[in-house]
Parts: sequence; C-alpha cells; structure tokens
Amino acid sequence: MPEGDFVVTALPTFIDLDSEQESGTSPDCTGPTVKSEQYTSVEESTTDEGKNSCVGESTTGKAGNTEPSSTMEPRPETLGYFMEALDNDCLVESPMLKGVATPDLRASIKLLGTKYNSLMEKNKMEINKCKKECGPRYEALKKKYANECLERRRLYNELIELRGNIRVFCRCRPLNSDEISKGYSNVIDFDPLHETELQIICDSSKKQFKFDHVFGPAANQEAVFAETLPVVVSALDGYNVCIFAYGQTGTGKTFTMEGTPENRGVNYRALEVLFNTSATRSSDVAYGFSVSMLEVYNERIRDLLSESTDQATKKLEIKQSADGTHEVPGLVEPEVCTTDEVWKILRTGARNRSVGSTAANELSSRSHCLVRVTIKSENRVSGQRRRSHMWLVDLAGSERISKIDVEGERLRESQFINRSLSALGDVISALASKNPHIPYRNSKLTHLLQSSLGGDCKTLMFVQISPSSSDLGETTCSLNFATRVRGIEQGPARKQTDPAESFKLKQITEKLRAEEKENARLNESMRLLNMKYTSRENVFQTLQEKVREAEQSSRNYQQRVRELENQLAAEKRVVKDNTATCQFTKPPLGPPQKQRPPLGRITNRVPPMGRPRPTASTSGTLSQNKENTSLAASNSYGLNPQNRGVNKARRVSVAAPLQAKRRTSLAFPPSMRDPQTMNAERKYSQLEQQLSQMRGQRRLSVAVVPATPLVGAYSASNSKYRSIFMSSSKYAPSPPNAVSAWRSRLPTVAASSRQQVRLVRSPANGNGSTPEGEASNSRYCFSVQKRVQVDSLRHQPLRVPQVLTGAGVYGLPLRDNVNGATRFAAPQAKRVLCNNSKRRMSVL
Ligand SMILES: Nc1ncnc2c1ncn2[C@@H]1O[C@H](COP(=O)(O)OP(=O)(O)OP(=O)(O)O)[C@@H](O)[C@H]1O
Repeated sequence: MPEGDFVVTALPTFIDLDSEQESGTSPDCTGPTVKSEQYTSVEESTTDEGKNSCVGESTTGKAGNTEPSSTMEPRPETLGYFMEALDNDCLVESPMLKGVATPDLRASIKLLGTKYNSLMEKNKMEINKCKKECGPRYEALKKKYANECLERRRLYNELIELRGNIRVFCRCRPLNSDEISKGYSNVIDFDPLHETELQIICDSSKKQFKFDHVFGPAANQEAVFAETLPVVVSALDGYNVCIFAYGQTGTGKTFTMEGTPENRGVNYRALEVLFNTSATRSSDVAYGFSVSMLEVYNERIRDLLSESTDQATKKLEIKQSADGTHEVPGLVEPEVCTTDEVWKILRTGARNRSVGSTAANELSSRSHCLVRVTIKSENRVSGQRRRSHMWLVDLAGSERISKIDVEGERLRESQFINRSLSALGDVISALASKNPHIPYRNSKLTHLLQSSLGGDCKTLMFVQISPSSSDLGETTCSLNFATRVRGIEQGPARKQTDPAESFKLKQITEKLRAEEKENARLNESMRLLNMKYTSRENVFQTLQEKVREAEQSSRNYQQRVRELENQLAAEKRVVKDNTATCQFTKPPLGPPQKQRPPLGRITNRVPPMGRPRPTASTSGTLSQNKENTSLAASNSYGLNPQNRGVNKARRVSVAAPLQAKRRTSLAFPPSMRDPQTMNAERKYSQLEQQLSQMRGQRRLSVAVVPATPLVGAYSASNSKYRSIFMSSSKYAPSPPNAVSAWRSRLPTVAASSRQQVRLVRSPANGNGSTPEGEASNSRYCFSVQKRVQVDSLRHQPLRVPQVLTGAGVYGLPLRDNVNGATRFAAPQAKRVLCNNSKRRMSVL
C-alpha cells in the first residue's frame, strides 16, 4: 500500500486496542474509541473534521470526510508521518515519532504500524493463495481465449466469403466550404439504423442503393478502417487482397487511402495492423513484408520509390511469371519492419506522385497510385510457405472533361484516366456477367490488378461520393458502377502459396503420379505372376499326385520283387539240394553277381555233350530267369526243340575245367534252336570238345547273329588271347546290315567298341582256312570280353580305326588279316600301359 494512503486526520491519545482489533481499519469509523479527555499535545493535528475520521482510511475516492492526499508528502497528522514504509510494505518507526512526547500517542502509532504490518502480511498470504488457486485457471482461460480467437478468425473469413469476396463500401464526404458557400444542398440521405443503405434525393424522388457498408460524412478514419480490417487480415492468412477507392474527383479517395498525418488512411493503418498481427502470431508463423509503390500515368508505369532521375525514360513493363502472377521487373521493393518505415515510404511515394490542379480539386491525382505489399510467411510448425499480395489502390478521379474545364496536358491526362477507368468498368462487367473472356489487358491498370481482381482473391471497393447537389450526376454514375461491382459473384477465395513451394509441390505431384503408374504396372505384373504361380501350383499338384501313384506302384513292384526273391531263394535251395545229389558242383551262373563266388574258385567243368542231366526238368524252370545259362543248361533248354518258342537270342556260358581268369559269352540266335538246324548241336559238341582241351578254364560268351545257324568252331591261340571262328559256308549269307544291326547283349560289348575287338572269321572247312568266294559271307560275330588293341605296326593290314569301330569290324580285310594272324602268326598278346588312358591293356 503506498505511503500516504493512510491519513490520520484525528490522532487519538488512546486507541482501544481490543475494539480496533475486531474492526481493523474499518472505514465506517466504528472501530477505535477516542477518549477526548486524553487528547495529546499534538493539537494542531486534531481538527473537528478529523474527529469523525477513522485511522487508516484511504482518502482516494472516499466520502468527503477526508482530504484527498493529492501530495505524496506525509502530513503531521498522517500515519506515514510517524511510520516509514520499507520496500516490503512494512512500516517502521519514523524518526518523527521520537519527537512525540505523549507516550500514548506513540504507543498507539506503533500499534497501528504493527497492525498494518500484520494486515499486510495477511493480505499477501491471501494474494498468494489466490494466485495458486487461480493460476491454472487463468492459464486455461488464456488458452481457451487464444483458441476462440482462432475460431473467430476462421468464422470471420467464412462470413466474408459468404458475403462475397467482392465487397463494396460507400463513403460520402461532407460538403466542403466552397459548396456550402455556393449554396449547394445535400442530396444524400442516410438512415443510421440501416448502415448498408443510402438514398439519393433527386427531384423530390429518392433512389436507394445498397452496399456492404455506408459511411456518412461524420464517419472518421478509424470507423472506416474497422470495417476494412478483416480483409486486411485475410492477406496475412495467405489471400491476395485488393482494396481500391473509386469515385469522382475530389470526393476523398486519397483521403480514404492515404489520409493525412493527423488522420491516417487505410494504407498506413493496414500496414500497422499487419505488423501488429504478425507480432502476435510470431510464435507460430514468421512473416516478412516488402512494399513497392507505383503509378499508372498516361498508360505508363512509374516507380514511385525509385530515386533515379531517368524515370521518364525508364520503361517498366508487366511480365507474367511462371506461376501466373504479374510482376513488374525492376520495381523497387524495400523490406519493411516498422510503421515508421512504412510511413516514410508512403510519404516518399506520395511526393513523387503526379498531381495537378483542376477546377474540381486543387491537388487532383492525375494518375492511379498503387501500393503493393508483399507478404511472405512460413509456418514454424508445418513449414508451409505462402506469398500473397495486398494492393492498395487510389484511382484517379472519374471526371467529366467538360465540367472540370481542362485543356492541354490536363485534358490528355483526363482522357487516359477515363480510358483506364472505362477498362476497369469493362473488366467488372465481364466478371459480373461471368464472361469467359475478361479484358484485363485493355489497360495497364487492369493488367496490373489481374491477379487481384476477381478470381481467387478478396476485393474491397470504396465508392467515394460527394453529397453536393452539384455532383448529383457523377454521384449517380459512381453508385451505379459500384452496384455492378457488388453484383459480381465470385467463387471462394483461395489461399496463395509461395511459387517456389508450388513448384516443389508440382514436382512432388508429378513424382507421385509416376510412382502411381509404376505401382499399377507392378500390380499388373504381380497379378500375372500370381496367375502363373497358381497354374504351376496346379501342375505341381498333378505331378505330386503322379509321384504318389508312382511311389505306390514302386512299392507294389518292390513287394513283387521281394516275393520273387523269396521264390528265387526257395528255388535256389531246391537247386542246391539237387546239385548236392550230383557228382560235381557247378558255379552259380545267374545274378546277382555279388553272390557268385570268384571264378578262380569254381571247379565246374563242362559235362560231356549229350549226357542227360539228372535234374533237367527242375533246372529247366530255373534257367528261364537267368541271363547266363550254363552250356549244359543251354544245351538242354536253348537247343532243346521243346523250347523253340522262345524267339530270342540266348547267351550261353561255357565253363571249362581250367583256371578261369576271363569270361567269354556265347549267344545263340533263336533260329539256332530251330529243329532244322539241330545239327548245330553236333557242331557245338565239337566246340565243347575243343573247349575241354583248352589250357585253363575259360568261360566264353558266343554271340550268334539271329536267323543264322551256329556252325562255327572255336580255337584258342594262347592263354591271353582267344578267337572264335565260325563257319557259315553251309548257309545262305545274311545281309551285312543284319550283322551291323546286331548287338551283343553283353553290356561290355555294347558299351564301348574301343575296348572291344570283334574278330570275324568265316572258315569254310572248319579248320580255320577261308575260301575266297565265301569270305564276304561271314555271318557270325564272336566277341571276346577282353580289352585288346591290335598292334597295327606288327600287323600292317589291320587298320586300327577299323578295328576300334565296332560295326566296321565286319569287313573283308579285317577278317582276312585276323584270320591270317590267327592261322599263321598266332600273335602273342602282351600287356602294355597305354599312354593316353594310363590303363593297362592287351596288345596283339
Ligand atoms: N471524409 C472526409 N472528411 C473530411 N474531409 C474530406 C473527406 N473526404 C475528402 N475530404 C477532403 O476533400 C478534399 C479532396 O479530397 P481528395 O483529394 O482525397 O479527393 P480525391 O478523390 O482524391 O480527388 P482526386 O481524384 O482529384 O485526387 C481534401 O481536402 C480532403 O481533405
């Protein structure tokens, strides 16, 4: 509490502490009981007036029982005279109190000071308590208020859009002294209750006009700007805004837009609002402002902020930028941050503006003045950038040339002004009638305002009128024009974005479109692949089904094989039993080979031909499943006339009772078992006899060409090389291709001719000699399963390639040479190491 607020107008000598403690510093003076007989010596401080006052009562705004403490100097009768306030509002004894002689007075003042201090303490505590209680509530309310402000702004924008993005205000200036002096009457009638209507009185009739707002002569600049404010704020929200004043010369257009230093107009106030609002939004959005000022004078653009002297020669042109906005390259556009800078710039521009004196206006504007404010913003949260323009246009006055009485340069100026205003009227008419072609380029003025007139911007027009009866005609024209403007139906305004930002967004959009296309392509290929996959899965399932079936059949076969094996084992046991009854034992001839004992240990010998086998009936059944059949068995089965129905070549194994180191297979053609060729049996017995003479036991495989009887002979040259000679002189020759087509059933013979040598011989008399005439009629091929290579050096007639080519063996030279070699030279075969294959082989 400030010092001096407490005034002790009547200092009692005694204060009833008890009663005061209850009442405190009650202003109703019911507290302290003053005892008059105890008045102190401070008599000068006791006045009649003060007797009814109470201690500690503030004089400020109270009843007249106290003097107002207009001065801060404490008077002797105030508490502050005896007590001093410290910084923390505590009262301490003043040195003045020492001069008080009466102890009661001193004691009472001290008491008052103490009471004051305690009250102060109590108050502070209460304030702190309130702060604690109300603090969060206050913050919440503050936040709510901010949100409400935002909502209000949004709703206001919506309201403006609903009202229309072209708004028309009408402002009527007061009658000037000249008009009054000339006795012109007021023809404009306003109804204060209807702010949107005005009437023109002409010839006792009234013509009514409606606008968004009508400002009468009494309306000041503040009132006008209050209605303009929302449109100005829209520019901060990112909208393009155009505010222009239109009207007859001398009606106050410049006054409304520029104003005077005392009554500043829309231009200055708008920029002021922009700065203030941007400051309040600075936590969310960062703003930047720049201002340019130009005029269109006689259809030429002049930069009003340029300081260069060659303004007359410098030609400024309107260019359309890539983003569709219209720019004037080379225009001076300083950045502004404060209202002072703005005012300075506006003053500079106004000074440079072309003005002249006319009959209607002493300082008539002879050009259209345009102030362009560029607003750049960046949202600190979302990072979104915007750039918008606010045009503040003071048009040159529409005027009747005859009326203003001009000639020369002024007349030319007036013609240009009227022409450009007419172009503006055309644009407005085209917009109002929703004409697809808007003639923006008919004048520099409309061309400059193209992006801010119509379309997606907000437009505000001030139609300025004169109340004078002398200007009735022009006033009516202006009002009619304004009514047309108001009739324009515009679509909703659109927030502007930064061109750079737009370009970036455009690129992103294009990229997204390309990605969408790529996605569609990938989806299509994925769909095709899915279809392919589905069809393959079907195939796979079918194959799986087949595999299952194959497995099942394989299992069946295995089962069958096991059964056959069991049967075979049983038969083997029977054979074994039968063999045990025989005098001699035979080596096992049928597969599997692994179960066979090594040949070296076989002690079988060929039984004599024609000797009946004791178990012929039993072993006959057995041998049908064997590939190698013993000679004896083949004798019984292969040559048995009863088995002639088996029309396939047979291979007969001949086991000699010598040391078996090699095996030779002998195959018989089915025809061999033909009854007509049974004499082969006889020949075979000869072969068997020769076999028995062989040194060492050998098993031979003899392959016989089909359909050819076996009448060959067998001879051995030495232990390492065997050749078998067969005679066919008795039978008709078989065609060579029949021999060539024939293949031994032995895998080793068929697999690689390089490792085989087929020696062919056609002995005519069975002793190895071959008559010339029968040489080409050989029919029998015998293969010895031994790796043999004919030494071509020692036996020149033998051509090695011929020998090594299997089928080509059947040739006369080879046969003769082999025959000769067998008969006369009986070449020794020796084991050599082959350089190429690194394998050992026998060489003739
Ligand atoms: N509302 C008003 N209140 C008081 N004075 C006004 C008002 N409107 C205009 N005036 C005064 O009228 C005179 C002419 O105004 P102003 O120059 O602004 O007209 P103008 O329309 O701009 O004319 P021009 O087209 O020739 O430039 C000025 O002296 C101005 O102060």
